Amino acid sequence: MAKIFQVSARAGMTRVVEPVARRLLRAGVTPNAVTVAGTLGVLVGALGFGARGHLVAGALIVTFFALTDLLDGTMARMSGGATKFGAFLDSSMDRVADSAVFGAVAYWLATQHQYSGVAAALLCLAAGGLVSYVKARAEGLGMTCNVGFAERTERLLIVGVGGLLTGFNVDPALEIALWLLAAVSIFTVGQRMAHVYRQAQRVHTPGGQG
Ligand SMILES: CCCCCCCC/C=C\CCCCCCCC(=O)OC[C@H](COP(=O)(O)OP(=O)(O)OC[C@H]1O[C@@H](n2ccc(N)nc2=O)[C@H](O)[C@@H]1O)OC(=O)CCCCCCC/C=C\CCCCCCCC
Ligand SMILES: O=P([O-])([O-])O[C@@H]1[C@@H](O)[C@H](O)[C@@H](O)[C@H](O)[C@@H]1O
Ligand SMILES: [Mg+2]
Ligand SMILES: [Mg+2]
Repeated sequence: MAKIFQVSARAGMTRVVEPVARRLLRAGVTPNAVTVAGTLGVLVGALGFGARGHLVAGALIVTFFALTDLLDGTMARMSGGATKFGAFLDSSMDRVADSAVFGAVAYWLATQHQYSGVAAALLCLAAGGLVSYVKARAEGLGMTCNVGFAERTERLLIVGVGGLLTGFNVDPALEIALWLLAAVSIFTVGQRMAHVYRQAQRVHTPGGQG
């Protein structure tokens, strides 16, 4: 389900992203510069606005800069300049951005003495990081792990809608979104670990490639 969303969303965004990518390349901007600048923009939105309770502004700013995560790869592919370091930087900066978002949400909820929400935000931070780590570790061992419901886009969307609604005074929305996200993130970790386990079994069973 998540993949279908991502593919259709990416396709829909392409018409917007490609002209921007082309202009930036012409201006001499590199994909790596966009990766870093986009992350800095997310930090400003999350830490400068979200953490201070400006959830609508924070969510919109984070959304705008998080979408540059589509732009950097598009620029790399367009220029024929996709690099290993770029892939490494892209994924690493995603962890920085996600940590800022959930850290900001946890901080703001703590200032509101909503400690149940703080617990949920910290669970999202840990489980979301584990979703990505499991994939990266599997790939480092030569396996694949392109599975799971709550990938990064879905995680940002869930916290984003929750943050937006609470920003418009639908008070319980953010905490509900965080507990829902914590649950689906943990489920996704299980999906990915099961996928890697099955792959490893195939490799080590008679007739496997191992
Ligand atoms: C703190 C305030 C409280 C609330 C905070 C809320 C924040 C969030 C709010 C909403 C989030 C919605 C935005 C979602 C953004 C999604 C971004 C994302 O996840 O992108 C994932 C992919 C891109 O993945 P990837 O980076 O892997 O692909 P690339 O194309 O970049 O390719 C990587 C390869 O490219 C090469 N490379 C890359 C970089 C580089 N420097 N060098 C390189 O060589 C290399 O080979 C790499 O391997 O995107 C997708 O797949 C799916 C697109 C999803 C589109 C989003 C749809 C939603 C749009 C609008 C959101 C409105 C939500 C409204 C509610 C939210 C509040 C406003
Ligand atoms: O969806 P997810 O696996 O948690 O996280 C993803 C990483 O695994 C991937 O390396 C990166 O390129 C994506 O942008 C996203 O950050
Ligand atoms: Mg990217
Ligand atoms: Mg990325």
